[in-house]
Amino acid sequence: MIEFRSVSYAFGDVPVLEDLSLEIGDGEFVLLAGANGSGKTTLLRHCNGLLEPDSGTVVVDGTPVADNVVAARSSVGMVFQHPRDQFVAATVGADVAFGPENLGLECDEIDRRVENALEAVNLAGRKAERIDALSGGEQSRVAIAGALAMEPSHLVLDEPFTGLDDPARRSVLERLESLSAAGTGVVLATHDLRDVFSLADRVVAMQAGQVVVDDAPTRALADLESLAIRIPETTRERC
Ligand SMILES: Nc1ncnc2c1ncn2[C@@H]1O[C@H](COP(=O)(O)OP(=O)(O)OP(=O)(O)O)[C@@H](O)[C@H]1O
Repeated sequence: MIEFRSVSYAFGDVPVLEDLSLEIGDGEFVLLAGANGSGKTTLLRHCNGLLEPDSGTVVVDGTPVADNVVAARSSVGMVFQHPRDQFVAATVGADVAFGPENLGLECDEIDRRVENALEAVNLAGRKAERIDALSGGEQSRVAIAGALAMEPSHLVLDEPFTGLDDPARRSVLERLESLSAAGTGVVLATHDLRDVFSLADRVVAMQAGQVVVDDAPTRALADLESLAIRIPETTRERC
């Protein structure tokens, strides 16, 4: 479980998170919505100690992140919107294998994880390709594969679909859905609610650094509209 306990955070003297409390259970699929600047990225960066609260505590699987950042980083896989700076190896396969290798896993297990993760992002068979020769969308998919290959207990994704084509987006969503069904907590921040809305167990919406909606997707619809968060028509029909 990831718990935010009365977390406040300011950039300089600009408050961004204000006394925010939130719990994300194991296996829950949470859609994190909110207007630009509402604090989503800032919230997510607290999940593995990239940012530390000014007050309050973030707790991952029972341990405050501040007490054991290394444990939080192995429990919470993070995918950011612009992955270009996150790559540590030259080729697709080496980069995706890097995390599992650092866990000290057997070679067979590393290979299994790399194959699975690349398949989930529609990059099966492309291990040998150089990352710097890939398109932006393909690089995003490598970054997602890297997080999947760690098989963390929680996955936190911040606008991961930027630049992904529809088949790749669908494939990643399907993998997230099955991981969540198998017990991985998924927190997905996105403005593109297509399909995600109907997959999520819960919708959390932020406004000015606070959680203003926290409900099942069907019940959250009216509140989201009052925040001018646009729900695609096809999604509304399914709900
Ligand atoms: N490094 C920073 N330095 C100063 N202010 C920042 C910094 N990062 C974010 N902010 C400010 O914090 C507020 C929240 O930003 P944040 O990126 O968390 O919002 P968001 O909900 O993720 O937005 P978006 O939907 O545009 O990605 C914004 O007002 C932003 O300008």
